[in-house]
Amino acid sequence: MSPLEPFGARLRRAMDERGPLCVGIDPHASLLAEWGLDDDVAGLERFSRTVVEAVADRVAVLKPQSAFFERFGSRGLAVLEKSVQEARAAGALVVMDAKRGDIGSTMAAYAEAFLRPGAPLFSDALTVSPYLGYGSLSPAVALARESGAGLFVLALTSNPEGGEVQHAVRADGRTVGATVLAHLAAENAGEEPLGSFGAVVGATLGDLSSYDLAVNGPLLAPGIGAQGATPADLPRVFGAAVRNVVPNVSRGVLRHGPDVSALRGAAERFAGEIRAAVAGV
Ligand SMILES: O=C(O)c1cc(=O)[nH]c(=O)n1[C@@H]1O[C@H](COP(=O)(O)O)[C@@H](O)[C@H]1O
Repeated sequence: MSPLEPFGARLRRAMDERGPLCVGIDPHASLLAEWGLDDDVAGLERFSRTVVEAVADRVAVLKPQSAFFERFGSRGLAVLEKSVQEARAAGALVVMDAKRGDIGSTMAAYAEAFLRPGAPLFSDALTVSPYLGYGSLSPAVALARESGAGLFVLALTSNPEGGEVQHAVRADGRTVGATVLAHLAAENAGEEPLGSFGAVVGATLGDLSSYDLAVNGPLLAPGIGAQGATPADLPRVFGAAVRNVVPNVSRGVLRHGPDVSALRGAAERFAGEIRAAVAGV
């Protein structure tokens, strides 16, 4: 299979054409109930299909959260495979949110599962954890480069517990989070129009001016909506790097289902607020 154009270039184009919003596919049991669906594989499939139908032809990125599919075992994974394929066919880039992180040949196997074109769960990008050491991700970096896929590496996560690891100061005086960002900047050096190796940086984190977010790669920013951040926070949190931010909203959109036009309306409202917030920065 011929390699895809690099993820960063494909993402930049999608963000320019469709706006930067990423809608999460997070089929929480509580949302299935709110949508009048059973907490079973049929409910999962209906939920996921509906989100894809509503927004995959108009937002830049869809981000299925693997855990909600894994909960149903092999049949849940079959739904996930189909959702990824349908979302990509409708023109969205798919970021698989599986937050994988392991060492050596095991990390290589995770990379094969998600980043090898033709694999059943092949996705445009994968979320990964660098907390076994950034270098442990090298098999995934190598395969992503070969395939034209990307990674989103957890740098400064949106949850309050993340700080005890990510803000910890190393012997060289840098924080752990800043070190992850520096690795990504090195990975993306010289890439145009945008590197393929992104950071996850929560939109909930307030002033991040002490961090160098200029990694020449995308910044996936979860936390808008249910976790309390708003599109208006983006310029304050990200400063000049806001141009490379991919804001993720999951429950903030999904709670408007199951009606397709209500889901679309919610996504369009967030997209409009994001556009207004970042204009002129
Ligand atoms: O990697 C992620 O996507 C992620 C990182 C992070 O720091 N915080 C975070 O909330 N997420 C994911 O982003 C989504 C947020 O969902 P909502 O809070 O419903 O918008 C979930 O799928 C989380 O797993």
